[in-house]
Amino acid sequence: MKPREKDPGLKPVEIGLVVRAERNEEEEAQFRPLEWGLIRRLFAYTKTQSRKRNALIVITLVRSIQLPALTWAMSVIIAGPIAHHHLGMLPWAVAGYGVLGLLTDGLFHFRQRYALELGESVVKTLRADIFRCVQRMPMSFFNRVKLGRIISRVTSDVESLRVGIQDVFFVSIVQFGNMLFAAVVMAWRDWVLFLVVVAMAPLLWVVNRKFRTRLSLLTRATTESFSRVTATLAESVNGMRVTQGFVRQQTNAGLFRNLLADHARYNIALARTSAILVPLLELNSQFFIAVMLLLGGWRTFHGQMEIGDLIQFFFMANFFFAPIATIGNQYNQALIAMAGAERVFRLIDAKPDWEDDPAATPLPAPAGTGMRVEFRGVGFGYDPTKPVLHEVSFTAEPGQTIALVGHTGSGKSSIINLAAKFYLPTSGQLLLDGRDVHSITSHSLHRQLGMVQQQNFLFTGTLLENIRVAKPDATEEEVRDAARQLDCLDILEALPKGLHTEIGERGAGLSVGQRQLACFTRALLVDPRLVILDEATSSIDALTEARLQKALQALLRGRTSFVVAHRLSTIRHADQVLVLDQGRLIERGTHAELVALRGHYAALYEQFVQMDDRRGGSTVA
Ligand SMILES: Nc1ncnc2c1ncn2[C@@H]1O[C@H](COP(=O)(O)OP(=O)(O)OP(=O)(O)O)[C@@H](O)[C@H]1O
Repeated sequence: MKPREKDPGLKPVEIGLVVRAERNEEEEAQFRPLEWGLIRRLFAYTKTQSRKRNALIVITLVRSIQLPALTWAMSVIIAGPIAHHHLGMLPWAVAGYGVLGLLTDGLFHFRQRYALELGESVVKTLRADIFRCVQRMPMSFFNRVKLGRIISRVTSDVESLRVGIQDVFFVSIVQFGNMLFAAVVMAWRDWVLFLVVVAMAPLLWVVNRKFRTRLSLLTRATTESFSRVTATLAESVNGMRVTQGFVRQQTNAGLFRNLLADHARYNIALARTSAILVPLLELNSQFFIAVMLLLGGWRTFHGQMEIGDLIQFFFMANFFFAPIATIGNQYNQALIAMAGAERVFRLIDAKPDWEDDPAATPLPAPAGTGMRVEFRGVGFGYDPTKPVLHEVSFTAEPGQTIALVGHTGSGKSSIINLAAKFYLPTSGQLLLDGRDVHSITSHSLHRQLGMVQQQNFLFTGTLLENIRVAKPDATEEEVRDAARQLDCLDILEALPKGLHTEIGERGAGLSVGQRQLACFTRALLVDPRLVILDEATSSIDALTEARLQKALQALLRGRTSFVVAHRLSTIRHADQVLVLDQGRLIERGTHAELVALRGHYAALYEQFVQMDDRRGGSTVA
């Protein structure tokens, strides 16, 4: 790779980021040798279409000899009835040729159609399999695997498999058939000249392979550099507020220019390589024709070959040489498909870091009761060698609200991640309603869980559809009822089309407060026994704030709840406040008890109050 053009607006660290991103992508092998196991597994995906697949194989075999047979028939007509002036024979011969042509093209239609349908069916199943596999992964998987990787499995890798299924196998059969037919006719007509042709073939193969490999590498680099351009564009538009707020326009424009320059460089290299290969292949065949003209002419002059045979020989030679380039290309595609298949199947076969214990049973959900949650000396690390929680012990009695307080990175989210069984403790014991978390099925627990995150995630769709995500079979009246219980129905109905208002990407079109209330309603709809809430830090106007607090109290009433609290009013209402510092539980009690203790929390509280006074609000973090 040539050294990157440096843009004056780009800091070294940013150039580094781009280069690192490229390296990561380049780590993925583009080619992989043909592997019988992978091929067999891939073809197993055509099982549901086995009749079509078998018909396709038969059609392909027939077609593989039809094309050279047509050309051979043409050369026979020229060398026979035409050369020997058999006028009576000519119309019959041409009619036969026409019927063969009709059959050939009729079969071509089915060969194309069936191959595309077969490829599409495999691609559809593979994509659905990948999605299913990704969905069953625990959260640790998503920390480790980049979104871009998952997307490229579903897009470019599966596409390379489509080419493998619908083209490589069938095109290669046709091409081999052409070669074989041509070889038989050529050897039959003049075996000496045929041996010369066979001796020239490897040269064509080597030239072709060398350039095809380079072309494939460049094509991939071009596609990847373009996806970097589109990804950066999308991110820049999404983050425009930050860009303008921090006056980063010039820096970002520089970064973008660099990505464009990269993409242009790969495109030009691709065009140059292609511009060498195509003329070179053409030159090769002209060179071969020259050699054959010379030798064929020599043999004809010396009476070792008929002129009619020489004509047939030339027609057939084309069917012998053309497949060499095509098969070379298909071979390349096959190696790319192998690399794609290996990655796709690796993802499909990936074992989750952990799964529910086979002996796990559902957690009963007695109506109208909160869940009892007990942490007994719990230790945890996202990476087991780097613990982020140490010996955490506390009990949340049914119906209690637990406020989690602490500096950033102190472990608040980690505690709620464990309580929701998104991760498992590394040591100690976590009990839900007195049962070890390992013995409970994740599904049954999640059904009893109402989650409201700080960055509330809303899907594109109507507000009603978004609220129903929690309970797809809920009627509109049930949704209204939930909103009514939170005393926020009027706010949601005041939207342009009420509950049927379309929500843009990530909840665009709703204010922060409206988004929160929609998420509270979504959580309440499942009548959860355990509520997990990461309170929003963004400040909202006092009136909405009051409505939110009221809705929150209604949501938490009678349920056990964990709140990563950022608002003083929430902490004051909590039954227990847990103060965390560097993954350790350092203080515990009610707000009043902790203030009286004059310890860590009291100091934090002093800061909150001062901040609150300055802000005139009740936000604490
Ligand atoms: N997905 C993750 N993978 C690896 N480490 C993580 C992950 N999430 C958090 N951590 C680390 O775990 C520690 C505790 O993080 P946690 O998110 O629990 O803190 P927090 O108190 O919720 O912080 P904040 O208030 O900023 O959200 C931090 O050191 C953090 O860097």
